[in-house]
Amino acid sequence: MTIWVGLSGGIGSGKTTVASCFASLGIPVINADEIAHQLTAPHGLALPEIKKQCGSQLFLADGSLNRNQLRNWVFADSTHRQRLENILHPLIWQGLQQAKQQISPDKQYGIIEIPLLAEKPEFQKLVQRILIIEAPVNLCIQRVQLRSGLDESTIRAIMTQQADSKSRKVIADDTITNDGNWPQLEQEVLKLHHFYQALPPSTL
Ligand SMILES: CC(C)(COP(=O)(O)OP(=O)(O)OC[C@H]1O[C@@H](n2cnc3c(N)ncnc32)[C@H](O)[C@@H]1O)[C@@H](O)C(=O)NCCC(=O)NCCS
Ligand SMILES: Nc1ncnc2c1ncn2[C@@H]1O[C@H](COP(=O)(O)OP(=O)(O)OP(=O)(O)O)[C@@H](O)[C@H]1O
Repeated sequence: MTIWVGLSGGIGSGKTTVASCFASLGIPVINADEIAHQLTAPHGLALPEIKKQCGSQLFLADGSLNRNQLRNWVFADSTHRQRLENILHPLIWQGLQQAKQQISPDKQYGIIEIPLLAEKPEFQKLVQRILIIEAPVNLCIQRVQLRSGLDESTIRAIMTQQADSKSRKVIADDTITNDGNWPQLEQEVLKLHHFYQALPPSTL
C-alpha cells in the first residue's frame, strides 16, 4: 500500500514548489488547495452554502465568488474563517479521500499538500508521515509578494491565522528548510525521495 506523506508549511514557504519537484520524479501529488479552488470556482459545489452562510455581498454580479473580498473577509476575523472552513473542510476531506483512491496502490509513496496540517489535526489522519517546509518569515513575504502581488499587511494577516513554526515542528517527521536556491532545494527533495523509497510499505 502507498505511504502518504503530508506536505505542509506556512504561506509562501515553498510547498507547491517542493510538491512539483516530487511530481517531476514521478511521484503522485494531491493538493488540498486545488480541491478548495475547484469547490469555490464558478458553479463550484460549495457556492450555494457559502452564499447562504457568509452572505451574497461576497459574490459578483455573474454569480462567481469575489475572491479578493472573500480573502479580506476571511482573514480579518477568525470567526469568518471558521464559518468558511466549516463549509469547505468536510468537502476538501472527501475530495482528498477520493483522489487517494484513484492512485494505484502499487505506488510506493505519494504526497498530499495540505497547508493546514498543524491547524487541523483531523487532516493528519489522511497521511502516515508529515513533511514540513520551513523558511524565514521575511523571505516568505517577499516570495508571496513576487508571486501574487498581495501587499505585506494582507500576507501578515494570513500568517497570524496560521500555526507558528513551533507548532509545525511538533508534528514534523521530516523538514526541509527552503532558504537557499533551486538546486539546493532539489537536492533536499532528492534526499527525501530516496529515504521515502526505502521505507517499508504501509500496512494501512
Ligand atoms: C480565502 C480564500 C478564498 C482565498 O483565496 P485565494 O485564491 O485568494 O488564496 P489561496 O487559496 O491561494 O490562499 C492564500 C493563502 O492562504 C492560505 N489559506 C487558505 N485558507 C486558509 C485558512 N483557512 N487558514 C489559514 N490559511 C489559509 C493558503 O494556504 C495560502 O497560503 C481561500 O484561501 C479559501 O477558500 N480558503 C478556505 C479553504 C481552506 O481552508 N484551504 C486550505 C486547505 S487545507
Ligand atoms: N528556493 C526558492 N528560491 C526562489 N524562489 C522560490 C524558492 N522556493 C519557492 N520560491 C518561489 O516562492 C513563491 C512561493 O512558493 P510556493 O508557491 O511554492 O509556496 P507555497 O508554500 O505553496 O505558498 P502558498 O501557501 O501561498 O500556497 C513561488 O513564486 C516560488 O516560485
